[in-house]
Amino acid sequence: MASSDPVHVAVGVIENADGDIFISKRHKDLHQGEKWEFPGGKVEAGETVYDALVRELGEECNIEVKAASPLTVIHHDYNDKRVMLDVWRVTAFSGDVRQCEGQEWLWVPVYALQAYQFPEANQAIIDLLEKPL
Ligand SMILES: Nc1nc2c([nH]c(=O)n2[C@@H]2O[C@H](COP(=O)(O)OP(=O)(O)OP(=O)(O)O)[C@@H](O)[C@H]2O)c(=O)[nH]1
Ligand SMILES: [Mg+2]
Repeated sequence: MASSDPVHVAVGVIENADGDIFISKRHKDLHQGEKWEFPGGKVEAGETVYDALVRELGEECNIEVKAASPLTVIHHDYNDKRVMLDVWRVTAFSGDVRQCEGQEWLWVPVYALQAYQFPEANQAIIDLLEKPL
C-alpha cells in the first residue's frame, strides 16, 4: 500500500448504563499489540463507515448497533502504518456487550481511561471523552 493511503478504521465508543466505557486488549501479534483499544476495525471496500462499525461491533462484541453519532476523526502516523480513525459514539444497541474474540475486556469509567495504555492515536479520543458534553 502506498504510504499516502491511510488505513480507514471504524471505532466505537460504547457506554453502559453506569457511564462506563467498553475497552479490550489487542492481541499481542497485532499492530499495537497488548495495548487497550475501543472495538472496531478496517472499513472494507464498498462499505460505509457506519456499515463497518455495525459489522465490527457485531463480530467483536456481540451487539447490534442501532444508532451511533460521529465523535471525531483522527489521523495518525505510527511510522510503520498510517491510520484514519473514524470514531463513533454508540447511542443505541441491543445485546449484551462482551468480547467475542478471546481478548481481555473491561468496563472503565471515563476518568480512569488514562490509567490504561492505548495506542498513541487514542489520546485525542480520551481527551474528548473527558470533556463535559
Ligand atoms: N480497533 C481499533 N483500532 C485502533 C484503535 N486505535 C488505533 O490506533 N487503532 C489502529 O487501527 C488499525 C486497525 O484496527 P484493527 O486491527 O482492529 O482492524 P481489524 O479489526 O479490521 O483487524 P484485522 O483486519 O487486522 O483482522 C490498527 O492498526 C490499530 O493499531 C482503537 O482504539 N481501536
Ligand atoms: Mg478490530
